[in-house]
Amino acid sequence: MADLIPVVVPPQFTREGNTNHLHEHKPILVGRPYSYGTAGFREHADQLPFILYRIGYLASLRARTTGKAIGVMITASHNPEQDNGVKIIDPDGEMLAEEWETYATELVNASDEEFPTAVRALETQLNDPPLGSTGSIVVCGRDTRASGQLLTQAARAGATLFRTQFEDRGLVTTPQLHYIVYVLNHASFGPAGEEGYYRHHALTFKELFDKLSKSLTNYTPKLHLDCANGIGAQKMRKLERKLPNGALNIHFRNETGVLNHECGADIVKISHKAPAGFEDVPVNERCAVFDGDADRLVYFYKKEDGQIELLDGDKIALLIAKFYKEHLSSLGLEDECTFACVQTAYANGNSTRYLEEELGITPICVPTGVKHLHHEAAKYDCAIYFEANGHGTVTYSDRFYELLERSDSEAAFRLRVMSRLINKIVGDAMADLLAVELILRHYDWSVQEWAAMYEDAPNKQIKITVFDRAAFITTKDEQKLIQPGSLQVLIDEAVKRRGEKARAFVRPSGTENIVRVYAEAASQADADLLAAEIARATDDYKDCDSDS
Ligand SMILES: CC(=O)N[C@H]1[C@@H](OP(=O)(O)O)O[C@H](CO)[C@@H](O)[C@@H]1O
Ligand SMILES: [Mg+2]
Repeated sequence: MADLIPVVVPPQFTREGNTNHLHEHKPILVGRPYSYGTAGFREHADQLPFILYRIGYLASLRARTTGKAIGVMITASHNPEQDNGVKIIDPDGEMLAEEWETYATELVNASDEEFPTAVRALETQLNDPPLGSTGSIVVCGRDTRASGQLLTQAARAGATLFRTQFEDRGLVTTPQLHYIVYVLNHASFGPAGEEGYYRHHALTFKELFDKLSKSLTNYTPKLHLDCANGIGAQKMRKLERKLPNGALNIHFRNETGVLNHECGADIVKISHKAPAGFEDVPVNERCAVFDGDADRLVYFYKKEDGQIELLDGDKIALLIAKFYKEHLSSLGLEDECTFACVQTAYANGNSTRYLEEELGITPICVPTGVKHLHHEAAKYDCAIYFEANGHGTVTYSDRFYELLERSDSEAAFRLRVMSRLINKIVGDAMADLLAVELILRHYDWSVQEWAAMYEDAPNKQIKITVFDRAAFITTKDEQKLIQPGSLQVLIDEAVKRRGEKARAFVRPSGTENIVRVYAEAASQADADLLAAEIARATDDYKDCDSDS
């Protein structure tokens, strides 16, 4: 049927006529390759209108082939305001299936002339999926970037090319759109829509909150929250209004300024500095930080010496892991229930050691990027996965839930409610924050007591812009370069010179044309020096290209 409808692209969404949200004409030449990376397409917003049209179409094709709701999220997360991006969310709320990433890359790289033929070829390859089945719908959401509205129009135009239903959900956090897509496809899971999201999280929070002791000595409900001047500000305020009185006392900061400017989880994690706007926050008070689309969360507090103590994704993972592990042990489910903690190469060495030595959990290391973590986690009855940068969650199987339902103990109740509270579909800063706060309350811990679980190995990260990141190839665990081999030799030598506690690696980013240098050592000064030394060596390779 689709072949009866001509593929006519509105001129402003072609490469030739590509026009940005300020009505400026920004033609896009053929030749520069685009690729669907770990976070979809991420570019300067000027380049995205033609991409959004094509991705809108691809999402509609995915909706037609699955007969389900598919999400299109328009965001560039922690990147600057002038950037934007798009990723497709699959029916289970997960990242797009891998073969579809290839279709996305091919469609976007086609010239204007090739595009209609590419569309026809894809339709044929996928056996001409029916038009207009009831379940197939594209739902679109966006963060607060100024370019988001025009990009939504482009996605709508593409999605409705063959008359697939399209729904604009407006401003949402990335995890909220994942939740909305999941619930549309799994009606029994919980209440639908954004309001449903708040209801589900607030009610679940209250269930556990009501059972926890209110006579606390160390935990305090006061919390300063850096919203990265992003979508998390308005959404967390809405959620907070629905929480029980006195449960949390959030002091909102960085709500309406320039998105991600000198604030947000990425900057705090990489720079180890408090965000702008926190100058008047007293030392030792608990502070939490979202990123621009509220799918990452880290904590910190200011110390007397002017530094901050950072509690990153690893510390959040270990707090949650401790809670789960202790509950599973007390229920005698340790053998029956498979349980894991999944990390990446960026996990702090001391967090990995603590997992193994103190909690008795064997850590699993997978390549960077949520889809790798999520896929690994899904192999267990229950798994906690977190990237050091603060993106993560807990996944669990139906069997896990059934095992817990067999017991009417308090411990089983707590684990069941905690598991429903955390967004099992994707890392979610708002849901993770609620989970962390309840666990701290459960242990009656101050942020200092949480930080004291283990001391981070001093570490340093540096980004280096390169000509072609594909020239850098690593082993599967991403901790060694296979290519350029001579650079790996230099890294090995540098690490050896810094002593036993040193660890370092260079890895190409999957989202930007950069490589990242990561180093750990016995002292901060050593970690800084090691990273700088490796960065200098890497710099000599920055013009390499993947064909040479
Ligand atoms: C070291 C680091 O933080 N890498 C981030 C970053 O990936 P890169 O492939 O390193 O650019 O963006 C990804 C998507 O947001 C995120 O999943 C990942 O953890
Ligand atoms: Mg993000």
